[in-house]
This record gives sequence, C-alpha cells and structure tokens, in this order.
Amino acid sequence: MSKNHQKVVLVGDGAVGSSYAYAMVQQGLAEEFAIIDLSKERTEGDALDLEDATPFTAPKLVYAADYDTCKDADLVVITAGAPQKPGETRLDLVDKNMKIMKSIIEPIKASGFDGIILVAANPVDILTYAAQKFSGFPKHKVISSGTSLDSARLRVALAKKFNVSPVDVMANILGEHGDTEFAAYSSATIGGKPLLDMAKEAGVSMDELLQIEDEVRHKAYEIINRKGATYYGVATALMRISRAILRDENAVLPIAAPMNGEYGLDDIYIGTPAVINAQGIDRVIEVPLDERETKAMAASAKTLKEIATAGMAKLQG
Ligand SMILES: NC(=O)C1=CN([C@@H]2O[C@H](COP(=O)(O)OP(=O)(O)OC[C@H]3O[C@@H](n4cnc5c(N)ncnc54)[C@H](O)[C@@H]3O)[C@@H](O)[C@H]2O)C=CC1
Ligand SMILES: CC(=O)C(=O)O
Repeated sequence: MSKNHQKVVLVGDGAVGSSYAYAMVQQGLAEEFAIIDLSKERTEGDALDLEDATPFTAPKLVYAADYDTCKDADLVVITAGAPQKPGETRLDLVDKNMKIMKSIIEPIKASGFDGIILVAANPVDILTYAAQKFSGFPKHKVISSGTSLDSARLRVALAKKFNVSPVDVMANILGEHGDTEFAAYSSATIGGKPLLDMAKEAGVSMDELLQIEDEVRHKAYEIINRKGATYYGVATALMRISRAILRDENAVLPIAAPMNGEYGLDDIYIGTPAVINAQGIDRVIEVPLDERETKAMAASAKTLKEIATAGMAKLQG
C-alpha cells in the first residue's frame, strides 16, 4: 500500500466517526477521505466543515459518499452503530449492531473492496468477528480496535501512579473490550523495568494495581455518565491504527485479532498485541500470562464466544 494516493472510507459519522475524521485531517493521513452515514446531510455538512481544516494541515479530498466509493479504498473504518446508553453494557448492543454490521458489510463487499476493514462499533470484538464472517475477507484484513483504548487508559492511570509520562508506560489490557478485560501486569514495563518490580520498590500493592485495573475497566461508564458518550480517546486510537496500516509501519499495537491457537483460543477475535502493517495483521504477539491472567483470558474468551454464537444464530434464524 505504499502508493502516493491513499483512500480511507469512514462508515458511521456520529460522535466517534466525526472525531476520527477530524484526527485523520489533523494528522494529514490519506489524501482522500470519504464519509458514509444513514444521514447524507450530516456527512455532507461534515465534509464541508472538515475541508476547511485542510489548508492548515495537508491537502485532502474530503467528501460525502455512497458504498460504491469503497471499491478502490485502502481502508474502511466502521464506527456505525448504536452507542451504550447510561447503564447499558457493550454486550447489550449485540443484536442491534450485528444487524447494522450485516447491512454495511454487504454493500462494501458488493463494491469490490479489497482493502483492510477496521471496526470500532460495539461490542467490538464480536462485531469484528461478525464482519469477517459476513464478508469472507481474509482474517488478517479485518481488524478491531479491540483493547487499544483500554490499554491507553491503563497507561494513563499507571503514568499518574508512578509519575512518569504515559508514552513511556508499556502496559496492555487484554481480552474483551468490555467488562471481562484484564491488565497484563506480569509483562508490563516502565523504561524497560518490570512494572511489578517498580511497584514493589514504590510500595504499591497488588490490591492497588487491581483497583487501577478496575477503574480502567469502568472508565467508559464514568465518561458516559458524565457526557453521554466517549469519542476522543477511541478516535485517536483508530487514527493510530490507521497510520500503522497506511504507512506500513509494522507497529506493535493492542487490538483485537483473530485467534489461531494463541492463548489456546480459536475462532474468536480478542484483545492482544499484534504487528500491524499495510497487509493488516501481520502476526499476533502472544504475551506470556501469569496464572491470574491466564484464567482471566479464558473467562473473557468464554463470554465473547457465547455472545457471538448466540448473536450469529439469532441473525441467521
Ligand atoms: N471500540 C471502542 O473503543 C469504542 C466504540 N464505541 C462504539 O462506537 C459506536 C458509535 O458510537 P457513537 O459515534 O458515539 O454513536 P453515534 O450515535 O453518535 O453515531 C453512530 C452513527 O452511526 C450511524 N449509523 C447507524 N446505522 C447505520 C447504518 N446502517 N449505516 C450507516 N450509518 C449508520 C448513525 O446515523 C450515527 O451517525 C457505538 O457502537 C459505540 O459503542 C464508542 C466508543 C469507544
Ligand atoms: C464506549 C466504549 O466502548 C469505551 O469508551 O470504551
């Protein structure tokens, strides 16, 4: 994909989608950016607004479009779907958003699209699994934002605790992007030093680290209770993943990837670090897990599998 002209299509121009579009314009990524939504008026308005930012950033063609525009796109990013209302979990959205995903994948496929799909709509691990099944596209070309946002939240929280920059915290949330996710503390480092050693020296107990994990797990609810939705964090995570794809970076990012025996799992998308480049997921990095983390990964996978199987069966039946 190292060509001079790159094209991204956004499907879903709501709070997350429009924030992502803005982040892509700010970063000067992709020369062409097309926007699709049920509301054509909104996409037209957003395209007109976003093009006014391009003289300050980088030249870019931004426009409202229909699905046939996907045919020569490098990347399609799907943020269309219902968001959680206060009190709802991500898994509560599965039936409604799986139907929406099916209705989106069909015209994308019909356009002849041959690029990478990046899914953010929730429940994101399950919708990515469904998008791959509905499309039949190679698994490595259907990517999920997975635990990218959650891992960013963990890095922010640990940075505050240990008084360092979040940029220098290497720590991942793995598993579901949702209530069964967990922090992989046993492999986390700050400046190359194991986080658990650093915690010991600083007098930070495992209970305190588990409290941080819990706050990260619930941060979306805290934001939704205050402002109705979360969008800046995920939009920036999506921009980062898009950059890894468009610039063929081989970047190691926490996303949700299709399992092929890693962590003892198969036929499921779940949060793990992976190498991302122009081909999509180049390979999964299977992180060594301690006993607590191994159990948490198995429990998370079980939940995702049950809900995905029930959701797919309902849609087919
Ligand atoms: N993966 C992550 O880390 C995160 C995921 N999300 C998820 O992203 C999704 C979008 O959230 P928001 O932007 O806040 O919602 P929103 O309601 O602001 O926007 C959703 C957009 O999707 C569009 N849409 C719905 N059905 C469509 C269809 N069939 N075709 C085209 N467009 C369609 C709507 O018209 C609307 O513009 C939700 O599922 C939410 O839970 C939100 C935050 C973080
Ligand atoms: C809404 C959501 O999935 C999040 O902010 O994590």
